[in-house]
Amino acid sequence: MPNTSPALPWAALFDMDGVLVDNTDFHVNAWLQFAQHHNRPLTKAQYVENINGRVSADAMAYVFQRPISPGELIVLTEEKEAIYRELYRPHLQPAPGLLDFLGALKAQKVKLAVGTSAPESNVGFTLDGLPLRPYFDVVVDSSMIHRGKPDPEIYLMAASRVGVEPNRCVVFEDAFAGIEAGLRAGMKVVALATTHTREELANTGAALIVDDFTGLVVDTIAQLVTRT
Ligand SMILES: O=P(O)(O)OC[C@H]1O[C@@H](O)[C@H](O)[C@@H](O)[C@@H]1O
Repeated sequence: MPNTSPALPWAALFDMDGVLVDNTDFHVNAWLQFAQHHNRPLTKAQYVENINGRVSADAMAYVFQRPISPGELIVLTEEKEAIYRELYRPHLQPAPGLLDFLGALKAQKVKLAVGTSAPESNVGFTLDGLPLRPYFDVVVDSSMIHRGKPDPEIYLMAASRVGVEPNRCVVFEDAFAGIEAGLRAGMKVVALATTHTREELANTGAALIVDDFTGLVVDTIAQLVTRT
């Protein structure tokens, strides 16, 4: 197969939850259990609109409708994420087609990074539990940034750490907040139709919408950063 990868370096930046793993339903159920335990009203629709893909500081402020102190945030975040990990652990697996796609990207020397709103504890659970970490040159998680998605900081930091200009990066995202973060970083975005339907993703500005990584060809993605 001809290698039409662009001559200049480029990078693939991956969101974690809903992208590397198809785990949205488990996060939804964990948030609903957590909110119920604290007598806070929360629906799945509110989760999808206001929490999905966002850092815990923003999610907790939404659930409790007040600012959360740094100490309280650590305790509440770990309480919620422990529920999530317990629910998802028996189902933990890479998204369909992911390992073949990451292997193909690595074979073409594409720089690879993770940019996630998740806390370090969940990053370890997922990237070391599978294990996926060896594929990635860089991992940026919520402990390393000041402003969560939809702010572009996570993806700009990932690009800077792999040493690739933002306009040579492709972001893989499932969440509205994450798609916006990638676009505001000046990157091309591939949307995964895991949390949202293709119809819901149609007007987000994503350059491509896929169901998962099955059969995804590196050159298809490389063309997104050469077509500028
Ligand atoms: O999609 P990302 O950036 O990997 O985000 C991780 C976050 O995604 C949210 O949807 C979860 O509810 C959080 O608990 C989780 O930490």
